[in-house]
Amino acid sequence: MKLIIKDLKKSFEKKEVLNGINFEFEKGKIYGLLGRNGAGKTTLFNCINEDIPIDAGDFYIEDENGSKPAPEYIGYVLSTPNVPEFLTGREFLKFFIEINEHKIKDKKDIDLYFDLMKINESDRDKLMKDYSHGMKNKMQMLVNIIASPDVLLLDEPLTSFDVVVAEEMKQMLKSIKDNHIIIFSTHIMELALDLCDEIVILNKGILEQIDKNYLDSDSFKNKIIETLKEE
Ligand SMILES: Nc1ncnc2c1ncn2[C@@H]1O[C@H](COP(=O)(O)OP(=O)(O)OP(=O)(O)O)[C@@H](O)[C@H]1O
Repeated sequence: MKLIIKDLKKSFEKKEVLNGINFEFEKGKIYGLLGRNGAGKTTLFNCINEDIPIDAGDFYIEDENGSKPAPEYIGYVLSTPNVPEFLTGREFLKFFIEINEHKIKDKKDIDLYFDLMKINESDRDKLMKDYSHGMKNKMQMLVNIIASPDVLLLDEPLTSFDVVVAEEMKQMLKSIKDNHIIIFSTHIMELALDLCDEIVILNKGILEQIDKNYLDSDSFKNKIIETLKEE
Protein backbone atom coordinates (compact mmCIF):
# COMPACT_ATOMS: atom_id res chain seq x y z
CA MET A 1 0.00 0.00 0.00
CA LYS A 2 1.18 3.50 -0.83
CA LEU A 3 -0.09 7.03 -0.34
CA ILE A 4 0.68 8.78 -3.60
CA ILE A 5 0.75 12.55 -3.90
CA LYS A 6 1.03 14.12 -7.34
CA ASP A 7 1.79 17.75 -8.07
CA LEU A 8 -0.24 18.99 -5.10
CA LYS A 9 -0.54 22.77 -4.89
CA LYS A 10 -2.11 25.02 -2.30
CA SER A 11 -2.00 28.79 -1.88
CA PHE A 12 -3.66 31.12 0.57
CA GLU A 13 -4.48 34.24 -1.42
CA LYS A 14 -1.11 35.21 -2.91
CA LYS A 15 0.96 33.03 -0.61
CA GLU A 16 2.00 29.81 -2.30
CA VAL A 17 2.45 27.23 0.48
CA LEU A 18 2.54 23.90 -1.36
CA ASN A 19 4.20 24.29 -4.69
CA GLY A 20 3.84 20.91 -6.39
CA ILE A 21 4.27 18.12 -3.84
CA ASN A 22 5.23 14.80 -5.41
CA PHE A 23 5.79 11.89 -3.08
CA GLU A 24 5.04 8.22 -2.44
CA PHE A 25 4.67 7.15 1.20
CA GLU A 26 4.92 3.38 1.74
CA LYS A 27 3.27 1.05 4.22
CA GLY A 28 5.48 -0.20 7.03
CA LYS A 29 7.39 3.02 7.53
CA ILE A 30 7.26 5.97 9.88
CA TYR A 31 8.07 9.18 8.03
CA GLY A 32 9.37 12.16 9.97
CA LEU A 33 8.16 15.39 8.38
CA LEU A 34 10.41 18.33 9.21
CA GLY A 35 10.12 21.94 8.14
CA ARG A 36 10.54 25.48 9.41
CA ASN A 37 7.68 27.26 11.19
CA GLY A 38 5.14 28.11 8.53
CA ALA A 39 6.64 25.75 5.94
CA GLY A 40 3.23 24.16 5.35
CA LYS A 41 3.27 20.87 7.28
CA THR A 42 -0.18 21.36 8.79
CA THR A 43 -1.47 22.65 5.45
CA LEU A 44 -0.22 19.46 3.79
CA PHE A 45 -2.01 17.30 6.39
CA ASN A 46 -5.19 19.41 6.09
CA CYS A 47 -5.12 18.94 2.31
CA ILE A 48 -4.60 15.17 2.47
CA ASN A 49 -7.38 14.87 5.04
CA GLU A 50 -9.62 17.03 2.79
CA ASP A 51 -10.20 19.58 5.53
CA ILE A 52 -9.31 22.29 3.02
CA PRO A 53 -9.63 22.27 -0.78
CA ILE A 54 -6.50 21.90 -2.90
CA ASP A 55 -5.74 24.15 -5.89
CA ALA A 56 -4.23 21.48 -8.13
CA GLY A 57 -2.85 17.95 -8.14
CA ASP A 58 -4.06 14.64 -6.82
CA PHE A 59 -3.57 12.20 -3.94
CA TYR A 60 -4.83 8.67 -3.41
CA ILE A 61 -4.05 5.34 -1.82
CA GLU A 62 -2.84 2.54 -4.05
CA ASP A 63 -2.85 -1.12 -3.03
CA GLU A 64 -3.14 -4.53 -4.69
CA ASN A 65 -6.80 -3.79 -5.50
CA GLY A 66 -6.07 -0.53 -7.33
CA SER A 67 -6.42 3.04 -6.18
CA LYS A 68 -8.92 4.51 -3.75
CA PRO A 69 -9.59 8.02 -2.41
CA ALA A 70 -7.41 8.72 0.61
CA PRO A 71 -9.53 10.59 3.21
CA GLU A 72 -11.69 7.64 4.20
CA TYR A 73 -8.55 5.70 5.15
CA ILE A 74 -6.85 8.47 7.08
CA GLY A 75 -6.60 9.18 10.78
CA TYR A 76 -5.44 12.64 11.78
CA VAL A 77 -4.11 13.59 15.21
CA LEU A 78 -3.99 17.38 15.43
CA SER A 79 -1.37 19.27 17.40
CA THR A 80 -4.19 21.01 19.25
CA PRO A 81 -6.47 18.24 20.43
CA ASN A 82 -10.04 18.47 19.34
CA VAL A 83 -12.32 16.36 21.53
CA PRO A 84 -15.96 16.94 22.57
CA GLU A 85 -15.36 18.53 25.93
CA PHE A 86 -18.96 18.11 27.08
CA LEU A 87 -18.48 14.31 27.20
CA THR A 88 -16.58 12.23 29.71
CA GLY A 89 -13.68 10.20 28.38
CA ARG A 90 -15.75 7.04 28.76
CA GLU A 91 -18.79 8.52 26.96
CA PHE A 92 -16.55 9.69 24.11
CA LEU A 93 -14.94 6.28 23.65
CA LYS A 94 -18.30 4.51 23.85
CA PHE A 95 -19.78 6.86 21.25
CA PHE A 96 -16.76 6.56 18.98
CA ILE A 97 -16.79 2.76 19.14
CA GLU A 98 -20.53 2.63 18.45
CA ILE A 99 -20.43 4.78 15.34
CA ASN A 100 -17.33 3.03 13.99
CA GLU A 101 -18.35 -0.49 14.96
CA HIS A 102 -18.17 -1.82 11.39
CA LYS A 103 -14.58 -0.61 11.00
CA ILE A 104 -13.09 -1.71 14.31
CA LYS A 105 -11.42 -5.08 14.26
CA ASP A 106 -10.74 -6.88 17.52
CA LYS A 107 -12.91 -4.64 19.73
CA LYS A 108 -11.83 -4.50 23.37
CA ASP A 109 -13.41 -3.48 26.66
CA ILE A 110 -13.34 0.32 27.11
CA ASP A 111 -11.24 0.09 30.27
CA LEU A 112 -8.59 -1.84 28.38
CA TYR A 113 -8.31 1.07 25.96
CA PHE A 114 -7.92 3.48 28.89
CA ASP A 115 -5.29 1.16 30.34
CA LEU A 116 -3.41 1.19 27.03
CA MET A 117 -3.15 4.99 27.24
CA LYS A 118 -2.41 4.95 30.98
CA ILE A 119 -5.44 7.12 31.76
CA ASN A 120 -6.12 6.94 35.49
CA GLU A 121 -9.30 5.22 36.62
CA SER A 122 -10.32 8.38 38.50
CA ASP A 123 -10.20 10.44 35.26
CA ARG A 124 -12.19 8.12 33.02
CA ASP A 125 -15.61 9.44 34.05
CA LYS A 126 -14.64 13.10 34.22
CA LEU A 127 -15.77 15.61 31.58
CA MET A 128 -13.00 16.09 29.04
CA LYS A 129 -13.18 19.85 29.53
CA ASP A 130 -11.32 19.15 32.77
CA TYR A 131 -8.64 17.05 31.09
CA SER A 132 -5.15 18.47 30.66
CA HIS A 133 -3.83 19.18 27.15
CA GLY A 134 -1.82 15.95 27.26
CA MET A 135 -4.83 13.90 28.39
CA LYS A 136 -6.96 15.30 25.54
CA ASN A 137 -4.12 14.46 23.19
CA LYS A 138 -4.06 10.90 24.54
CA MET A 139 -7.80 10.57 23.86
CA GLN A 140 -7.35 11.82 20.33
CA MET A 141 -4.48 9.43 19.76
CA LEU A 142 -6.48 6.60 21.31
CA VAL A 143 -9.50 6.93 19.00
CA ASN A 144 -7.15 6.90 16.02
CA ILE A 145 -5.45 3.78 17.28
CA ILE A 146 -8.81 2.09 17.85
CA ALA A 147 -9.95 2.97 14.32
CA SER A 148 -6.61 1.74 12.94
CA PRO A 149 -6.67 3.74 9.68
CA ASP A 150 -4.31 2.83 6.81
CA VAL A 151 -2.66 6.23 7.01
CA LEU A 152 -1.96 8.01 10.28
CA LEU A 153 -1.11 11.71 10.14
CA LEU A 154 0.38 12.94 13.39
CA ASP A 155 0.91 16.69 13.75
CA GLU A 156 3.46 17.17 16.55
CA PRO A 157 1.59 14.67 18.72
CA LEU A 158 4.16 13.85 21.38
CA THR A 159 5.11 17.32 22.49
CA SER A 160 2.42 17.54 25.18
CA PHE A 161 3.14 14.08 26.61
CA ASP A 162 5.33 13.61 29.63
CA VAL A 163 8.56 11.73 28.99
CA VAL A 164 7.18 8.38 30.15
CA VAL A 165 4.06 8.58 27.99
CA ALA A 166 6.04 9.93 25.02
CA GLU A 167 8.34 6.90 25.22
CA GLU A 168 5.34 4.57 25.44
CA MET A 169 3.73 6.26 22.43
CA LYS A 170 6.94 5.87 20.46
CA GLN A 171 7.01 2.15 21.20
CA MET A 172 3.32 1.87 20.36
CA LEU A 173 3.79 3.60 17.00
CA LYS A 174 6.70 1.31 16.21
CA SER A 175 4.57 -1.71 17.11
CA ILE A 176 1.77 -0.76 14.67
CA LYS A 177 3.87 0.58 11.81
CA ASP A 178 3.99 -2.66 9.77
CA ASN A 179 0.35 -2.28 8.78
CA HIS A 180 0.25 1.48 8.38
CA ILE A 181 1.73 4.50 6.72
CA ILE A 182 2.63 6.86 9.55
CA ILE A 183 3.60 10.47 8.82
CA PHE A 184 4.80 12.34 11.82
CA SER A 185 5.52 16.07 11.87
CA THR A 186 7.83 17.35 14.54
CA HIS A 187 10.32 20.08 15.36
CA ILE A 188 12.28 17.75 17.61
CA MET A 189 15.01 16.37 15.42
CA GLU A 190 16.18 13.77 17.96
CA LEU A 191 12.65 12.37 18.06
CA ALA A 192 12.49 12.20 14.27
CA LEU A 193 15.83 10.44 14.09
CA ASP A 194 14.95 8.04 16.88
CA LEU A 195 11.46 7.11 15.73
CA CYS A 196 11.33 7.50 11.98
CA ASP A 197 12.47 5.27 9.15
CA GLU A 198 12.63 8.12 6.67
CA ILE A 199 13.13 11.84 7.04
CA VAL A 200 11.24 14.12 4.68
CA ILE A 201 11.74 17.86 4.57
CA LEU A 202 9.13 20.37 3.48
CA ASN A 203 11.00 23.34 2.13
CA LYS A 204 10.02 26.02 -0.38
CA GLY A 205 6.73 24.26 -0.95
CA ILE A 206 8.14 20.91 -2.01
CA LEU A 207 8.93 17.64 -0.23
CA GLU A 208 12.41 16.27 -0.29
CA GLN A 209 13.55 12.96 1.19
CA ILE A 210 16.91 12.94 2.91
CA ASP A 211 19.11 10.10 1.71
CA LYS A 212 18.92 7.22 4.18
CA ASN A 213 22.62 6.58 3.85
CA TYR A 214 23.13 9.69 5.95
CA LEU A 215 20.88 8.45 8.74
CA ASP A 216 23.56 7.14 11.05
CA SER A 217 26.27 9.59 10.23
CA ASP A 218 27.28 12.55 12.36
CA SER A 219 26.70 14.88 9.45
CA PHE A 220 23.03 13.96 9.14
CA LYS A 221 21.72 16.57 11.56
CA ASN A 222 23.86 19.22 9.90
CA LYS A 223 22.54 18.23 6.51
CA ILE A 224 18.96 18.65 7.74
CA ILE A 225 19.72 22.01 9.33
CA GLU A 226 21.52 23.25 6.22
CA THR A 227 18.61 22.17 4.04
CA LEU A 228 16.13 23.94 6.33
CA LYS A 229 18.29 27.09 6.43
CA GLU A 230 18.28 27.38 2.66
CA GLU A 231 14.94 29.16 2.67
N1 LIG B 1 -6.39 29.23 6.68
C1 LIG B 1 -5.31 29.94 6.34
N2 LIG B 1 -5.43 31.15 5.77
C2 LIG B 1 -4.36 31.87 5.38
N3 LIG B 1 -3.09 31.46 5.52
C3 LIG B 1 -2.90 30.26 6.10
C4 LIG B 1 -3.99 29.43 6.53
N4 LIG B 1 -3.48 28.29 7.04
C5 LIG B 1 -2.13 28.39 6.95
N5 LIG B 1 -1.78 29.57 6.39
C6 LIG B 1 -0.42 30.02 6.10
O1 LIG B 1 0.24 28.96 5.41
C7 LIG B 1 1.60 28.87 5.83
C8 LIG B 1 1.87 27.45 6.30
O2 LIG B 1 1.24 27.25 7.56
P1 LIG B 1 1.23 25.83 8.29
O3 LIG B 1 0.44 25.97 9.54
O4 LIG B 1 0.83 24.79 7.32
O5 LIG B 1 2.78 25.65 8.61
P2 LIG B 1 3.53 24.59 9.56
O6 LIG B 1 4.69 24.08 8.77
O7 LIG B 1 2.56 23.59 10.07
O8 LIG B 1 4.05 25.55 10.70
P3 LIG B 1 4.47 25.28 12.25
O9 LIG B 1 5.66 24.38 12.22
O10 LIG B 1 4.81 26.65 12.74
O11 LIG B 1 3.27 24.68 12.95
C9 LIG B 1 1.81 29.95 6.88
O12 LIG B 1 2.35 31.09 6.25
C10 LIG B 1 0.40 30.24 7.36
O13 LIG B 1 0.28 31.57 7.78
